[in-house]
Amino acid sequence: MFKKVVIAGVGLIGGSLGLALSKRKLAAEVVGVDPNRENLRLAVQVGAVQRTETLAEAVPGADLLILATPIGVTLGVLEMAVPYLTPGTVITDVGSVKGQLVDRAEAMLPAGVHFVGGHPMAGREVTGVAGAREDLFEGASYILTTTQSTNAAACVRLKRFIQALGAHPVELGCREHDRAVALISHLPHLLAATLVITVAGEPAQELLLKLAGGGFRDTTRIAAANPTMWRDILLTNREMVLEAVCKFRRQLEQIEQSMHDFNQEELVSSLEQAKQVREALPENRKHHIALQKLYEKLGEAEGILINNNFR
Ligand SMILES: NC(=O)C1=CN([C@@H]2O[C@H](COP(=O)(O)OP(=O)(O)OC[C@H]3O[C@@H](n4cnc5c(N)ncnc54)[C@H](O)[C@@H]3O)[C@@H](O)[C@H]2O)C=CC1
Ligand SMILES: O=C(O)C(=O)Cc1ccc(O)cc1
Repeated sequence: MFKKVVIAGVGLIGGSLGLALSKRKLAAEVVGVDPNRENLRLAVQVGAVQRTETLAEAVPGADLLILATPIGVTLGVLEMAVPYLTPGTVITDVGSVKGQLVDRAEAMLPAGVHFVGGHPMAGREVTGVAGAREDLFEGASYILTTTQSTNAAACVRLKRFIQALGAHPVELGCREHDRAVALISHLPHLLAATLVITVAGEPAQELLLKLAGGGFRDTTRIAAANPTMWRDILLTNREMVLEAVCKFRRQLEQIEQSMHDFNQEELVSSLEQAKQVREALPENRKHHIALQKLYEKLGEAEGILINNNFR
């Protein structure tokens, strides 16, 4: 699919993309760029990249440049890459918030080089290439943030790449993206952290955590993720996240009121609505991929895939 892929930032996401590229034979060579020498050494050792270079050495002639850096440095890295870019390179990022990034990236590129923002909706609560997984993106949605200037051919190449990772490409505008992830990713992270802090504030914290079963674990897993990454995400998407927090607070107040009023009907109605929506979530997306393959084999793919919203 690609001759040369350069990954700037070979951490959890960059490393997982590198492993997937290598294991699925999607690139003849994958080159890693990262200021963290230990990360680079490990990245080569686990096979996430074949070799490491400086940005200036790696960028010329790349088919694909993936910026998998912390969101605060992504534009700076791209700016440093600009003098070395050659026509034909497609650039994408993996950042959790887009904001002005895509417009600014598009504005700084030379002719023949195209940027399409990307965001895999998959991750882990660990940091660094040590946690990288080749199958991390399997079954996940992978957002491409398109603008009026998005190059159609670059977008098609990235969609094919995403499909080859076993993920589902979804096109969204940048603002649409930031609003959506505020609700389904950033708000849940804030709530998981708040839930843990609420319990940690109790005098019997140790006992409470010992007693905590699956419910507490399931709802708080993501609270163990990298705090500085999440600080950057929450503050970069501040406006949308604060809107989501406001919505959540109103919803919580409504449930609180039903309890104050001993309003059984209203309480059940809220819980019933939540149950129905939660049950409609695909439980195991890998299971859906297996089903998709089966349907394809049966030659019934079109109808069933459309009915199941795989498109
Ligand atoms: N962790 C997760 O679950 C997910 C993270 N993301 C996004 O992926 C991006 C990376 O996150 P992770 O892989 O989790 O972080 P990470 O900390 O595991 O990896 C980031 C890597 O970037 C490197 N780096 C820092 N400055 C650099 C520079 N100037 N040039 C090149 N490399 C540099 C670091 O040394 C590190 O190896 C973030 O923008 C985040 O928003 C997206 C989806 C999921
Ligand atoms: O750990 C998980 O399950 C996640 O969902 C992680 C995650 C973190 C940040 C993103 O922008 C997307 C996904």
